[in-house]
Amino acid sequence: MKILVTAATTLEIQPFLHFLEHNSQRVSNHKYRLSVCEIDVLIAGIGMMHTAYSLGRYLSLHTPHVAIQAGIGGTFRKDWPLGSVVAIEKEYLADLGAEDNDQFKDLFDINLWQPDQTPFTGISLVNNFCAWPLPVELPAATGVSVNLVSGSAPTIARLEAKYQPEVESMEGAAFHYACLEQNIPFLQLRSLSNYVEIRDKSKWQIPQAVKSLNETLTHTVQQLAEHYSVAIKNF
Ligand SMILES: O=C(O)c1cccc(C(=O)CC[C@H]2O[C@@H](n3cnc4c(=O)[nH]cnc43)[C@H](O)[C@@H]2O)c1
Repeated sequence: MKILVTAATTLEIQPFLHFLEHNSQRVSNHKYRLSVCEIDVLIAGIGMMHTAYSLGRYLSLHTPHVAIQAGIGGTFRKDWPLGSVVAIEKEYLADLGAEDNDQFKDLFDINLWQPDQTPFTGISLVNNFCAWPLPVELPAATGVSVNLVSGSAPTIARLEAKYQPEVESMEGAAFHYACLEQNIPFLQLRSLSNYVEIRDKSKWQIPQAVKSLNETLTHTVQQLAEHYSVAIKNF
């Protein structure tokens, strides 16, 4: 069984790579065997352009049974503790569109895209987790993907009013789009490294977010390996 694990940067999944180095067989660069699973690791780069290109190139050559994107992200929810990990249920492309004086209009608003066009559900890229082989026990969250990390009150207010987001990243939508188009069951794990607020990098808690992200990622991959191993034995 083939599992793809992708992240924007090596830093975000370094502890998971350490786990693989010590608990699985290394098949080649970025490819590991854990029980009955072959795990490919793809460091796709920061942002939607890099993610789309890397994933598109990878998926033109490989068809994983499941794909996981693991990364840190900002949260709009001040009541959610930093370091907690969520599964993103739906993604909006939140800064692709046109400015109309002081208004932002996305590509649906200006009729360049149509709601429900493949692979959108309405205007978002939805993961209903239906094809995911295991129960998803994490809180589900709504994500926005942006090219510009939000750091001003007007931008944050605009995003909240338009999309009611809980988490912001720079890659999630590209991952959802590629997996939906290729019909690959997927899971986007985001660990909350910062609140989406007027920029103050000193408040970001990246080490704590990376730690919890990797605990969840490692646990998820171990569960998948166990699940597939039992399924194959019973086949
Ligand atoms: O500006 C800096 O000095 C700086 C240094 C390191 C990292 C950054 C980032 O903005 C990280 C972008 C990276 O992490 C994800 N991420 C984390 N928090 C957010 C957020 O609030 N909004 C959007 N993306 C976020 C993102 O997916 C990137 O992969 C800056």
